[in-house]
Parts: sequence; C-alpha cells; structure tokens
Amino acid sequence: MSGLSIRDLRVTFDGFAAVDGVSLDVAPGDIRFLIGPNGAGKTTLVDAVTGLVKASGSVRFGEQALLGKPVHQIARLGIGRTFQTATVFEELTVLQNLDIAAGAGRGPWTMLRRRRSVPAAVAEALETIGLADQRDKLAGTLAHGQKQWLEIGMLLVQDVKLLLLDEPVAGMSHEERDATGALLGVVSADRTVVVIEHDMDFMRSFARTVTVLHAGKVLSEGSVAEVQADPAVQQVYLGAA
Ligand SMILES: Nc1ncnc2c1ncn2[C@@H]1O[C@H](COP(=O)(O)OP(=O)(O)OP(=O)(O)O)[C@@H](O)[C@H]1O
Repeated sequence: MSGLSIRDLRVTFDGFAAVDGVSLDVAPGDIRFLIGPNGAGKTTLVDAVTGLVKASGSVRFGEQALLGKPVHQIARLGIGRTFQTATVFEELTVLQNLDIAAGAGRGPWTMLRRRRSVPAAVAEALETIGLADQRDKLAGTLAHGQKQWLEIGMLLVQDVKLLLLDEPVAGMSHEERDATGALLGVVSADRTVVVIEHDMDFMRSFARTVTVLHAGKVLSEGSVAEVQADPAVQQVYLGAA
C-alpha cells in the first residue's frame, strides 16, 4: 500500500491562492478527512492531486511524483476520485456500469452483451458496495446513496489504490451514511482514502485522521479528538457546527 505525500502545494487562480502552501501526509490505509469552511481549498487540492488544475510544489503517491502528469496518467497510477454529483451511466445497469469501468481492452459490444459470467473483480465490487442483488437494475433508478456506492465500485474495479471522495454522503439518509462509513472501512483495508466532507457527524464517526483547511492553508491536523480540541479550529469552524 502507498501513502500520499504533499509538499508546499500551491494553486493560484488569477493571482488568488486557492491552495496556499499545503503540506500533508496521508499514511497508507488511512481514512483522512479534509474539512474546512466553504472556499477553504479542499476541492482544489484534490483537483491538483488528480491533475485537473496546475499546481506547484510536490505530490507523491508512493514512489510516483504526480504533479505535471496529465489526468489519464495519474488515473493509470491507481488514483481515482468521485465528484459531488455521481457520474454513473443512468441508462445502463449496475453491472454494465461496473463492466465498462473494468473494461480496458474490450469493445463496447462485448461489454454491453449479456454475459454468462461476471469477472471476479466486478463480482467482488458488487459485494463490497452492497449492490449484488441490484446488479440488473438501471443505474438511473437507484437511490441516491446507491449511485454514490456504484461510483465507488467503478473505482474499485479499476484497482484504484488512492480514493479521493468529494462529499460522498451529501444528501444521504442516516442509514446510507452509516453504510457509506462501513464501506470506507472495508475499502481502506488495502487502499488509502481521502474524503472531503462537510458532515461533522459523519467525520466524527468514520475519520481516522483529519486535516482542517482554512483559506488555502492547513489550520490543524490530527485525530478527530485532537482537531476538535484545537481552539483555532473551534474558532473558525467546528464552533459553529
Ligand atoms: N476555477 C477557478 N477559478 C477561480 N477561482 C476558483 C476556481 N476554483 C476554485 N476557486 C476558488 O478557490 C477557492 C477554493 O475553492 P474550493 O472549491 O477548492 O474550496 P472548497 O474548500 O472545496 O469549498 P466547498 O466546501 O465550498 O466545496 C474559492 O475561493 C473558490 O472560489
């Protein structure tokens, strides 16, 4: 397993530093929550790690330096992300969505044809995300939470080693949140997980470590208890939650 190491990361938009010299380390197998007020730079940091925005400094995942690499190369190194809105193929079934995600090297017709056997990685992902009995349902008819899990499943079948999830439980029911937390636990057994989240209850229940960003900088870092006890955090953020 590999960890994520970020040094002096900077992203500027027209002279405005959205990420302003961030350094942080996420240990292999950690579940790191990135929290902070609106505009703190959380999504921009993840954009920089995944190659969507230009950044200076250094980002390493294990031995691999990421900055400067194009998006597809970073993805090929086993780095996958979700966005705030799930991006599944609504007209296709759960199984077809996973098949397509797993489908390197197969043509579209092979992937869309009904197949007798399901590849091991797809079957495993179906179990992990709890959608095995929904596999033939159209993704568009899934509940909101299930779509998010399907999207995570699509990363799992691509053998992603670093998962970056942007507000995975936004809009979820209490039960869906708990199921998502349990899923993070399973996924992190052999992967490193970074979660951007505004939901403080979810963070308290499922984060292993937390980084608090504020105005593009790291304000505080540590366990949930450490971060919650930090007066600087209480002042800018948690005090209001
Ligand atoms: N493409 C862009 N061009 C200009 N400014 C941007 C761009 N993307 C983000 N910003 C600005 O950078 C800052 C950080 O934004 P970012 O979305 O990373 O914050 P965030 O912590 O993810 O916030 P939220 O919790 O609201 O999603 C904000 O002030 C935002 O307006």
